[in-house]
Amino acid sequence: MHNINQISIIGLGLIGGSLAKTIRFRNLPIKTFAYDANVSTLKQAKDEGIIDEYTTTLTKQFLSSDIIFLCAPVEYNNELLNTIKNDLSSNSIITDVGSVKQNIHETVDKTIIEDIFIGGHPMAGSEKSGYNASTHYLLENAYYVLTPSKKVSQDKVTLLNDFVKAIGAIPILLNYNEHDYATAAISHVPHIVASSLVNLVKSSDQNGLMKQLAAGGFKDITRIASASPDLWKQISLTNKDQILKILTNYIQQLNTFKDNLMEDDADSIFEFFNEANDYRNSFADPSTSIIEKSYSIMVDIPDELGIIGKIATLLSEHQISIKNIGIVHNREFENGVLKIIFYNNESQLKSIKILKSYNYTVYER
Ligand SMILES: NC(=O)c1ccc[n+]([C@@H]2O[C@H](COP(=O)([O-])OP(=O)(O)OC[C@H]3O[C@@H](n4cnc5c(N)ncnc54)[C@H](O)[C@@H]3O)[C@@H](O)[C@H]2O)c1
Ligand SMILES: O=C(O)C(=O)C[C@]1(C(=O)O)C=C[C@@H](O)C=C1
Repeated sequence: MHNINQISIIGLGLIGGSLAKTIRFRNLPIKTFAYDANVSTLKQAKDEGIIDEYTTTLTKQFLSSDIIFLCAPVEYNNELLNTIKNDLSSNSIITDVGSVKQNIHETVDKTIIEDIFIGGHPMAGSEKSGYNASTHYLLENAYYVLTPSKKVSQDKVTLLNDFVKAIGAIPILLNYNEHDYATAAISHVPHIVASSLVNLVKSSDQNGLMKQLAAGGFKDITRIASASPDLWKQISLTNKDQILKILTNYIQQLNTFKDNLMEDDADSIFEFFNEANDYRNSFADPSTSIIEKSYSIMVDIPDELGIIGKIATLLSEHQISIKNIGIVHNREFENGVLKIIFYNNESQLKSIKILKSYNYTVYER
């Protein structure tokens, strides 16, 4: 990419690793350097050809890259920034991928790095952590928030904006307070709610029956309760003020529902669900939004060792690239099916034909 020859990633976990894998997968002509507290992760990424070089100390050369990405949990990013801020060059851009922006902007404000700092936050992720959970498609089509410091030049903002586009994400410029309030509502409080539901069931489940019966609804709404406790402790504490506003509002809503239920107020209860139904259904429809439609199929698979590999090999022999593949268990498919996501409609249709010709049962999605 024009003007970006080298980047440095500090923290090669889920997000840092996905950034590096995306650069490789898209063949961007950029050298990727990485630093992580975990040296075996660095060695693995180098052996896999995902990064060009790694370092176990934050050297001047490592810190002279065109863009330096802080990709550790939010409080560590802050500490790391304090450690390196005097060694950064005015030619670089320093950015982060943290879920909260106020804390890091406060560290940056009124220091020399205000001229080179642009906050960042890709709106994509997973309940899994670490380099092994990272993928080359995690950031694809995701909104990627940028929160430039007041003093950073327009050229630098344009450069980072272009980089975000080059990795297949969608840049969106925001002020950091706006960002923190919005993410408190759509990400941070939902993580608190998911974990509180799981803790609620744990403390109410006398004989393990609830755990046994838990089906799609409970599993859908609580997937994110499996996320890293250390990361979410740090996010909660650094975005305390915004989370408290949203949480207070949420508790009021629950109390209103409780009152309506106690009073058998059927109209209000209906309206509660109806309003949520309407608003939830108005969220981006994958077929009309700029977020690309996902081309997926479901395949009934026999319970045999190596079946996923067998199907993946069959498709790759026909030059079909798979975006994602995994087993799905739900009530619709009692025995579990293989869900395969493709990059385009052509691959989806071609796969259906091939798999059917090998007598697999295929459901289009
Ligand atoms: N998990 C998500 O869904 C998600 C989504 C968007 C943004 N984020 C943000 O991205 C950042 C990273 O999250 P993640 O999910 O990739 O975490 P992660 O745990 O998967 O990765 C963090 C990496 O940083 C390394 N690390 C931690 N402290 C370090 C230090 N002091 N020095 C060097 N390396 C260190 C760890 O060894 C690990 O490899 C966080 O700030 C988070 O808020 C996370
Ligand atoms: O999909 C998930 O598992 C996520 O939790 C991703 C998610 C979120 O949507 O809350 C988590 C944290 C981020 O900072 C951004 C995205």
